[in-house]
Amino acid sequence: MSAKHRLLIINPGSTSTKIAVFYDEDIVLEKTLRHSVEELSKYENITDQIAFRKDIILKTLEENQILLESLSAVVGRGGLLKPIPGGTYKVNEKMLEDLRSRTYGEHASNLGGIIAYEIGKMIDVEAFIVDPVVVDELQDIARISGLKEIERKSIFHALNQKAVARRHAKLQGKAYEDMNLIIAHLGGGVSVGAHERGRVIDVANALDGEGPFSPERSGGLPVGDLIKLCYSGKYTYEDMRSMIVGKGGMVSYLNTNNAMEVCERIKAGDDYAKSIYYAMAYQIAKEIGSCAAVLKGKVDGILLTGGIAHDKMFTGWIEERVSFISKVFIYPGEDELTALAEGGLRVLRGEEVAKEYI
Ligand SMILES: Nc1ncnc2c1ncn2[C@@H]1O[C@H](COP(=O)(O)OP(=O)(O)O)[C@@H](O)[C@H]1O
Ligand SMILES: CCCC(=O)OP(=O)(O)O
Repeated sequence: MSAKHRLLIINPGSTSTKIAVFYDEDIVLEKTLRHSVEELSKYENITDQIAFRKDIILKTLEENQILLESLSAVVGRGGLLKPIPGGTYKVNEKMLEDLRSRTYGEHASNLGGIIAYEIGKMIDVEAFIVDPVVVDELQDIARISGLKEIERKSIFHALNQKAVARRHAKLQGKAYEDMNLIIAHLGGGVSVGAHERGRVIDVANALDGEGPFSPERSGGLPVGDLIKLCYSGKYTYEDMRSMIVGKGGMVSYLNTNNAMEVCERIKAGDDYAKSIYYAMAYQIAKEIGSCAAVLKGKVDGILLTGGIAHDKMFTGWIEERVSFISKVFIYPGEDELTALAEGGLRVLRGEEVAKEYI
């Protein structure tokens, strides 16, 4: 196939590594490589997973007869950096330093920039990230936490929420910038964003103990009890962090981050699994309600997306609690691979200048 630009796209999530190869706009390879809790628990830090995830990407390309040398650029999902505006960024030394040193925290998406850079370097092509998880469009009032020492931060599935919002707006024959939407991304992490005319003016930090619990995160917890656990002498700082992200949520109650497995257990009559899974839907619905208040009730649609949005029982549980606010639309899975490819193509075609991370 003749194509002007050939892109390798890398999207590391908390429970999977998704990759794709695009020849211009056409996707010629798409794979979701899932990682179990046991597989990932071997690694103390997320950056320790670089070689493991890079090797399976290279092996997958080889198995599918994609020659590395044929690629024009590598695009990775952007991770925890300083708060920045959306867009496509070149992976530079400063970005690599912040990702590798975990200055702004740890999340699987940090690996996107690092692995894209390392593979790009093997064949001497550029690496980019697009709309990282730290895209910050919060309105000022949303930054106030309730304690002077702590400021709320915008950390969420920015790439997919924005991509799904644009797709939905187009289907409705409107511009994203003319709509108010509530978008819940239901993945390994869960984020619920209040989108006001193209800006995410409030969102529960999906990575730091805010909002609903998720397959592998605790979400917001009763802080008094949390402080007691911290000072109980039983846990290290790292233990406590991993209870919030990695070993919280479904993993804590059911020892799995896999919602499909939970569905199987429920079908087999496991009522305890059902009560936890139902509680997750309940908390997500509650968060959607709070976003409706942020938008003063002017909501043009509630969009459910991410892996768990494939599960009709789960989305039905949410819908029965929030449909009084606005119509619910389901976009199962995510558009992140396409959104990353589009961000890379805009730069390669000279339609946009890659931003420099400083
Ligand atoms: N058909 C499905 N039914 C229920 N859950 C699903 C389905 N497909 C994926 N999931 C669940 O979605 C979650 C992962 O979502 P995904 O958006 O791929 O997350 P991430 O990128 O955070 O790893 C996992 O718990 C997975 O089991
Ligand atoms: C850091 C917010 C994005 C996020 O939680 O992604 P995953 O669900 O892929 O872990």
